[in-house]
Amino acid sequence: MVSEYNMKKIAAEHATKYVQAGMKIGLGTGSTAYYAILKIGEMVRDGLSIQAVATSEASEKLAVEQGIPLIPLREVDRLDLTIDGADELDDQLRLIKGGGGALLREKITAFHSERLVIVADDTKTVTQLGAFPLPVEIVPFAYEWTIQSLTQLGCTVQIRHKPDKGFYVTDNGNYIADCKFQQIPQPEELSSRIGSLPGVVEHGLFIGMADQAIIGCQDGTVRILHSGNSVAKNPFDS
Ligand SMILES: O=C(CO)[C@H](O)[C@H](O)COP(=O)(O)O
Repeated sequence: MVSEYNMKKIAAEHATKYVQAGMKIGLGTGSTAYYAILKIGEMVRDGLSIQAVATSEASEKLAVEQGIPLIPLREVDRLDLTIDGADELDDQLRLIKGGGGALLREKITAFHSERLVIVADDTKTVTQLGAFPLPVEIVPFAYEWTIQSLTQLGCTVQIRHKPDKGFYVTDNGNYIADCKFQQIPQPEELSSRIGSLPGVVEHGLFIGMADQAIIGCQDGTVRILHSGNSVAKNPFDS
């Protein structure tokens, strides 16, 4: 039995096998993506030539520390591969993301990537999304009204706070409303309803974006989920 952190590490390091010379890579955010960034840093120091874009200021700082060459967005047309974490995922690779507050940059980066590979430990896989509160990035202006609109969708909303009590502010200067639905039986419908609310910048439902998920399991192996529902049992299957 391996620890949750080792499950994350195993999954993240497996995903770095898809990184090839010359690629432009999106670097995700969070404690699982962290291990992918460390491994990519090691690969770069061993001579691999890649360029990267980070999905948060935290991941950018880590990438710089690791010696990973970062490219300005204006110089990138499309990314070859993004490796990122998730807070929940179902067997159709529908995701809840944003636990780390980086969902807006993560979604933009995923949208402009040829391939999005999700890395997660097995505790993140669910049969139905919703136990994890859905993070929604909202603008500070009239945020109380936006919270009211979100509440009308059937959830309880908590505005995210920093440990020292003030509001948590994203890298984009916005707030995060964590929306507890308990169950999200129709993520597609909820996605378009939340997306149409004024004051909402972006939400953490990622639907039809992930191509693959690498799941780190308790027995130290990985399980690979592909979009379209097929599951590769062989831990070394790509
Ligand atoms: O969406 C995210 C950050 O906005 C993260 O990918 C997500 O919260 C998972 O984080 P972790 O790997 O630490 O469990």
